[in-house]
Amino acid sequence: MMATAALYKPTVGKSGEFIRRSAKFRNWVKSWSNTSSEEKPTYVAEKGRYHLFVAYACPWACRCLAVRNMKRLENVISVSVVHSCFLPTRDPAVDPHVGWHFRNPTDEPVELPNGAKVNCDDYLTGCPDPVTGCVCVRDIYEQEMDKLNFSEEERRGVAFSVPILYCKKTNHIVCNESEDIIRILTKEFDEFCEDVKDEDDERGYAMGKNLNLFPEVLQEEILNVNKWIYENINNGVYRCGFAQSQEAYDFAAKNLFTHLDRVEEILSKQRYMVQNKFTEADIRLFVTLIRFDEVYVVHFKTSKKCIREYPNMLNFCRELYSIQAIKKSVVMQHIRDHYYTSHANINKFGIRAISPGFLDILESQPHDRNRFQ
Ligand SMILES: N[C@@H](CCC(=O)N[C@@H](CS)C(=O)NCC(=O)O)C(=O)O
Repeated sequence: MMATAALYKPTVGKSGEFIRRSAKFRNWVKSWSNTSSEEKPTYVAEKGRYHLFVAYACPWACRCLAVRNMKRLENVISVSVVHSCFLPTRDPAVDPHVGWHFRNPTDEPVELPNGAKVNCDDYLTGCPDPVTGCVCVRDIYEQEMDKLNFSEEERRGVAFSVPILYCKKTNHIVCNESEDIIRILTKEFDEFCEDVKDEDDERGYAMGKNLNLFPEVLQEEILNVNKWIYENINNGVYRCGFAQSQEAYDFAAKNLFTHLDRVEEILSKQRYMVQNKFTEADIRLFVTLIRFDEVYVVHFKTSKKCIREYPNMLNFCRELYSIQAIKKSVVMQHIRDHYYTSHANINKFGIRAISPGFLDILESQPHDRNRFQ
């Protein structure tokens, strides 16, 4: 086993509470049709110009993938997929950072500093990354910060996170905030959405340019739902898992389950999180629920209840997972491998807990959400 000082280190506040660092690159891509004649946007929507860097493990990246697939932008926005595990990005004796790396599908299994081994597979898009030539995501950020002459101070605040929306024409990071990326994909690429029909369309789901995940009339309600779902559920599970004091954990866990009960109540009365209309709020909730029973319950100690014990959330997951465009964004092997092996701060030996087979549970029977219109 390799001796190393490299370790995932979440940012925590004074009371031991987990703090997610805010995204530093927040440029927008604009469609010509949404641009007035005086505007000269730096980034204009074009087919083949933009690229996403994602990890299938990461809920924030997967919400972008789900939207890209539903909007039929698979041939418009290309993707690089990283290996599921965090590895040292520099010589651990000098710099202890661990983060996302690129690998080839046929590479030997990755061996982590703690001895855990994790396979490479066909989801991986190669190393060095064909778009940037980088071997790890950190290098994409370092290149960008060099180009923009970031000061030492500015560099310190930057998390080397996925997703990243990248411009292949200018070789710049456009945006590393998934909240913005899903709206960009929803709103600005309609003229490029492919007009392909598949099982999802046949079953009555709007796809491609017919799908508006952030309709104007519902925006206020969507933003309101997003806010409490983010604080208490999406980020809430991390606040449980990375808490460094009993008080911080207790607070996060209590809030998490109060708000899961609130979701269950809403979904007992309507099909989706905002009325009976499928919106971005549903995708944002789904990416956390799908990871919950397989990972968060054990790894993040969100152990009061599983999603499979809540009939409405379970069937909500069944429905979303039955949509092929969303299903393609779920790779459970990457999810399980990532969380259990990448956070040696909370799971020293990288032991992957036995799976409850959540995806099989989802597919074992049809959803009952048609009871709402
Ligand atoms: N604000 C970001 C958060 C993304 C994020 O935290 N991604 C995690 C993976 S789940 C990451 O890449 N973390 C690497 C790190 O912080 O070093 C978004 O929603 O796009």
